[in-house]
Amino acid sequence: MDKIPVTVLTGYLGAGKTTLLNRILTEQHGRKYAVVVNEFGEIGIDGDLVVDADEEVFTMNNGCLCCTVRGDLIRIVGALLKRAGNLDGILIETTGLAEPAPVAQTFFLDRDIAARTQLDGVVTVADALNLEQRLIDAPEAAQQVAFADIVLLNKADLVDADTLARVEATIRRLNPLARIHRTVRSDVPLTEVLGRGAFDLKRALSLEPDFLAGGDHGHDHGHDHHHDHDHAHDHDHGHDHAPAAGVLAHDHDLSITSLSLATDQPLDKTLFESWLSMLLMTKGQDILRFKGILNFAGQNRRYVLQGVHMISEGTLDRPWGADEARRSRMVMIGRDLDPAELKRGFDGNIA
Ligand SMILES: Nc1nc2c(ncn2[C@@H]2O[C@H](COP(=O)(O)OP(=O)(O)OP(=O)(O)O)[C@@H](O)[C@H]2O)c(=O)[nH]1
Repeated sequence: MDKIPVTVLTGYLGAGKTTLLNRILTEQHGRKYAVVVNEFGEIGIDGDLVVDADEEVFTMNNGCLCCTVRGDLIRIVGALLKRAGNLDGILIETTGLAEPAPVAQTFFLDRDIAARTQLDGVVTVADALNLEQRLIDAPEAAQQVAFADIVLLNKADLVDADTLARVEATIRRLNPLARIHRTVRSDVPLTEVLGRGAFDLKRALSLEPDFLAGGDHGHDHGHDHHHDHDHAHDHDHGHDHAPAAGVLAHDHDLSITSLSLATDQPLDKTLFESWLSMLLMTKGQDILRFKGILNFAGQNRRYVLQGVHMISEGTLDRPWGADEARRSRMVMIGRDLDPAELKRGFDGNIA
């Protein structure tokens, strides 16, 4: 039996991982990929933002980082392999705050999984506009670049040629061997990222001498996290107006937290947009990432909002389903976010 190739897709928050994944899921390549998406924040928004394709999307709703990811991952990949019939590959999008090594390790350390799969490559998407700053304030960003077999130097449209060359040189210093592709909206021939047999165990061992040793991976705080097969609609952390906040990572003195906001009442688009632009103007440096699916008054379609720091993008999405709760949900990840103030601001936009 041929081993199923596994691609680990990593890169810091907002770099362009989902954009690449959506390309893979929509391009007519005639292959069947299983996709494992790591959840963003507490309410399941990522599963909702990955386009519907024939492929199944497994959403892992994990609170903390690597160990949990690995606990869930073994379960999910195990389940995929049981039903796998004719899978051409498994793609795993890690959270932007995770180090890729523990995810990659899973495919060597778990005996059943190792027998049926083969790590094809670690693909890291780097944000040309923000990578330099991330390398200063976020150690995971450097690890993601160092561990890559293939790097997409993405968002090339947002920087000038000199900056792009400088960022590329920085990536080269961190990782002399990876193939680097400059991209806009993660546009790269899929043959450059999938099925390349790019993963290099020797190099992984030189970066992480314990790579095959197992270390502390035995413990699993993942058992109480559930995953579901039909997107994330039931990841409902209840209470309409209670913003859920959780600490995701500590980096020096900066604590990165995630926060979710939700309401069942329609929002006023004009109010919302001026609140958001004021917020990004004043706090954009600290807001690493935000995503939302919004119900605007008088609008029959879902409004999808997302952004990185000061840059935000909104698009009208599909119409709300007849049976679908028209609920606005928003998740933010940032430093020192004030949940009470953000909730007040968000609720202030109710029509
Ligand atoms: N201008 C520009 N925007 C981009 C590019 N690639 C992605 N984006 C936008 O950047 C934002 C983040 O892209 P995603 O693909 O969701 O990033 P991600 O890495 O999956 O984000 P997380 O999963 O939250 O870490 C979205 O608003 C994209 O539309 C690019 O090359 N140029």
